[in-house]
Amino acid sequence: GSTPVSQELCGSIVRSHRDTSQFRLEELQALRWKLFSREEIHAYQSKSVDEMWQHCAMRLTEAVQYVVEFAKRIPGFRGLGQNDQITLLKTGSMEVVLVRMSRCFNTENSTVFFDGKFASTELFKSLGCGDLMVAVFDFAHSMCALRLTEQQMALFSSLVLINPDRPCLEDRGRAHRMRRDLEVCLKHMLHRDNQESLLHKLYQKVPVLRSLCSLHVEKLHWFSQRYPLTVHSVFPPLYKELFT
Ligand SMILES: CCS(=O)(=O)c1ccc(CC(=O)Nc2nc(-c3ccccc3)c(C(=O)c3ccccc3CC(C)C)s2)cc1
Repeated sequence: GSTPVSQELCGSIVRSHRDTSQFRLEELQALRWKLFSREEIHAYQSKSVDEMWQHCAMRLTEAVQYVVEFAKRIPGFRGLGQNDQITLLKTGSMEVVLVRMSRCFNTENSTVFFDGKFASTELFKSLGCGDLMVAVFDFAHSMCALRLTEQQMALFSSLVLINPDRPCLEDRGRAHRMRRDLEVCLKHMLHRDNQESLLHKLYQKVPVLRSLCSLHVEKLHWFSQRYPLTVHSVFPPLYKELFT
């Protein structure tokens, strides 16, 4: 059996994920075949670049807010200094959103849940960042292929967030100890699920997440050069705080 620490820790991470997941899996499954009509897709594609970016930034910020809530409920996260909490969220919240997004992805028709229905990459055409869309969809496909349970996703999300290698952490040692306890939990869970091979596959996703996030920041930089006023005046403050 594992030490009581990890059983308790594992349970609280799973509960935190469930309580902060924005949409339950059952809700997303029920909506899986609710697709945008040709007219609705056309309406999105006729939006201006800055209008569509602003729309996505608001949606994404909502998703990030739930991840911030998830982080705050990870035992030990609140024990970190304010600066370290901000540092981990600044670099890790988008990564966790991307991991979570695989729950709302339908691999059969390559669509993602957006604005209440399922959309393919063509809907996002006016964003002007086709390569980011392809990369996000490819990543979602590869995550779906792992068929993670919600419990496994909860533990993986906490490991993505509590990353002691993030730059300018003040108490790196504390983050290391937290990560070690989380790894014990994940290993126990995968052993229990008889899926030890998943551990290696999950760790292989970490560099992919990092490249996806830098691509997102790169595109945001490109966008903010062209539409400085939009970013400055109408983008959500949290989005600017985390990604600019
Ligand atoms: C995440 C928790 S959940 O309960 O599963 C959930 C909860 C809520 C939703 C609804 C939702 O907000 N969907 C969004 N989809 C996309 C998207 C867009 C392009 C391709 C793929 C998904 C959003 C984005 O804005 C996004 C996301 C990742 C990278 C890049 C972007 C666009 C950039 C320009 C900001 S927001 C979906 C799922």
